Amino acid sequence: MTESQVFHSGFIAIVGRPNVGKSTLLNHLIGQKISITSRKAQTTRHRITGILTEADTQFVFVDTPGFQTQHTNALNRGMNRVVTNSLREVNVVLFVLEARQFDERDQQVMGLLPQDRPVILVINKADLLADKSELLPFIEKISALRHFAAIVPVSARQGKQLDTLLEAIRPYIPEGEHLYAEDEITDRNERFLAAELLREKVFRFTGEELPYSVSVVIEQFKLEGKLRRIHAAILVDKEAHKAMLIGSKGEKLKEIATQARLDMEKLFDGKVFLEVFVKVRSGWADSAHMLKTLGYE
Ligand SMILES: Nc1nc2c(ncn2[C@@H]2O[C@H](COP(=O)(O)OP(=O)(O)OP(=O)(O)O)[C@@H](O)[C@H]2O)c(=O)[nH]1
Repeated sequence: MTESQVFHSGFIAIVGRPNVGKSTLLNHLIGQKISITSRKAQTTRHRITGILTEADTQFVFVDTPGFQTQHTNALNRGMNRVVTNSLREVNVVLFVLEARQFDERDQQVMGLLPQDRPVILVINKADLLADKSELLPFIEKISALRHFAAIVPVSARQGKQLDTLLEAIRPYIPEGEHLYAEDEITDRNERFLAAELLREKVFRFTGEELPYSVSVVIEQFKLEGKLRRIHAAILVDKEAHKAMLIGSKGEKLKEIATQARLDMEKLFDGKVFLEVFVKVRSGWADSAHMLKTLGYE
């Protein structure tokens, strides 16, 4: 790499109703190249689900909280604001549909798409069509509903047209240093992912009641055979926030911890023993040790 080389890196959200093939798409896009490392201070609040680094471009795929259409009753105004905020940090949104399918859940997700971000329509499961020309009326129908920066039919499962999709994304990835190194997943990275998963659940289960100053610290991360033993602390500023997180009879914290643990087990593909504490911090920002633990060294 020469000094004059120009780097690009950016965040991409993949959204769509359940079962359209988002996970399959992500897995095939990043292939074996997943590489997640310690974060830098400017990192997003999103859960990073995969990173693809190709020559001078780094594609960072993120999960976007709030697009769970199965929890429609929670989609009130506050929820919509969370969604909008969460999309503020991404450069491109991939809106995934299933070929020839467009139901009210798809419509609902579509209604949450940002107007001020390029949205690429990804029509997945194209392999299910015997005749590809069947796509044309479908594309016509959907593109009449809003503007798309590009429309790309793919088969995530068969890995078809994914290069075309990356080419469609590329123009929207801004110039900038790579945010992550190109190394493999390590324990340290799993620590980071564990913290992100827990933090995501804190926000999901407390909505906007809790201020964004809440942070999560992984105090212990031990690998015992296939078991990961994790002690995490949720740091809050006030006693009132602590009570809010713990909930009546500890129910809320229990739910947060259970959901986080299930996500961790899925991601790490192994059993997780998770203990979560809520702590009221005091003067933590002055503590060099704490800053280091948070990854801001
Ligand atoms: N035929 C076909 N099936 C696909 C394709 N992509 C995904 N699928 C299947 O569709 C189903 C759902 O795929 P997922 O990747 O789990 O979908 P998702 O959108 O991540 O689902 P949620 O996690 O529920 O939001 C799985 O059975 C996949 O194998 C494709 O390109 N073609």
